[in-house]
Amino acid sequence: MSKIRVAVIGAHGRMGSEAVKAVGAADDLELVAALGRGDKLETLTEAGAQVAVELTHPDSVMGNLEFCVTNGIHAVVGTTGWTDDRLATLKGRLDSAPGTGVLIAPNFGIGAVLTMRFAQQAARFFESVEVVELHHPGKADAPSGTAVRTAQLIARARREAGLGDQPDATTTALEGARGADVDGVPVHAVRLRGLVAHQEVLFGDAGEIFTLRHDSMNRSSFMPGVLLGVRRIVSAPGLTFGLENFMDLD
Ligand SMILES: NC(=O)C1=CN([C@@H]2O[C@H](COP(=O)(O)OP(=O)(O)OC[C@H]3O[C@@H](n4cnc5c(N)ncnc54)[C@H](OP(=O)(O)O)[C@@H]3O)[C@@H](O)[C@H]2O)C=CC1
Ligand SMILES: O=C(O)C1=N[C@H](C(=O)O)C[C@H](O)C1
Repeated sequence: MSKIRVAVIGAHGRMGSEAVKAVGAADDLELVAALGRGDKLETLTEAGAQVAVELTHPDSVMGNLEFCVTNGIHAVVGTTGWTDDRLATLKGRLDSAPGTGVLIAPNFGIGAVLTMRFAQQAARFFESVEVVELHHPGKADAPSGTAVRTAQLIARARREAGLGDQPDATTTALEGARGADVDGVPVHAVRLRGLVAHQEVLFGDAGEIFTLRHDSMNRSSFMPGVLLGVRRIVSAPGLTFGLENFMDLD
């Protein structure tokens, strides 16, 4: 069987350099291009890339995806900073490029995806919930894409269960003390030297606390998810949001 021809955009970064190694080591994939900042996107078409792994920066990702979609190159995207507007723009582009697929994965870590799923399941059983994400200080954005997605999934589950706002008697506070409000769920971002990528979801009710925690100890932990995305996106046209869609969880 022929190998899938893969390019990495953001190849010299923390994630991109791991992805270059992981793709290079996979028997069924061939690394055909590794682009850093300033490299021409035309390299992707010249190299015959079928899938681009996009691991750059929220300011760069839309331009890179525009090129990929225009040229029928599937994309597996780890870059964060997704808003409803950005997603709508991308969906619109994909509508006019039938056959091309884009996976956006807020987190490629298998345990992180499971944390989101379990948080969604737990949400309706607890009155209170808060999300704490903890990352290395070189991270460009806050809160993390994973934390935003986790909070959105929790908020949706609470709404579907008919739960109202969670109790919070705070009347005065220093701005920011209660974190960011994502769909009614407080999200707190810690940046600390020594950390990689971590998240806790704290649920509380009368007399009990339920905590979900996930730790990525290094960036190779994300690579099985990246490779899964590459293998599956070639037969998944349109926009897929979340690696769970390729994990056969149900
Ligand atoms: N989904 C997931 O599981 C994960 C997602 N991420 C996300 O991935 C993204 C990258 O993270 P990380 O690797 O830590 O960041 P880094 O800053 O280490 O790497 C990003 C790299 O992309 C380069 N770059 C920026 N713009 C372009 C461009 N237009 N073309 C080519 N290269 C470009 C940067 O170059 P320069 O240094 O010159 O700016 C840098 O080398 C972030 O959004 C992060 O949140 C991270 C970990 C896991
Ligand atoms: O920048 C990072 O490091 C990470 N970014 C992603 C996010 O914002 O959720 C995934 C993971 O948390 C690591």
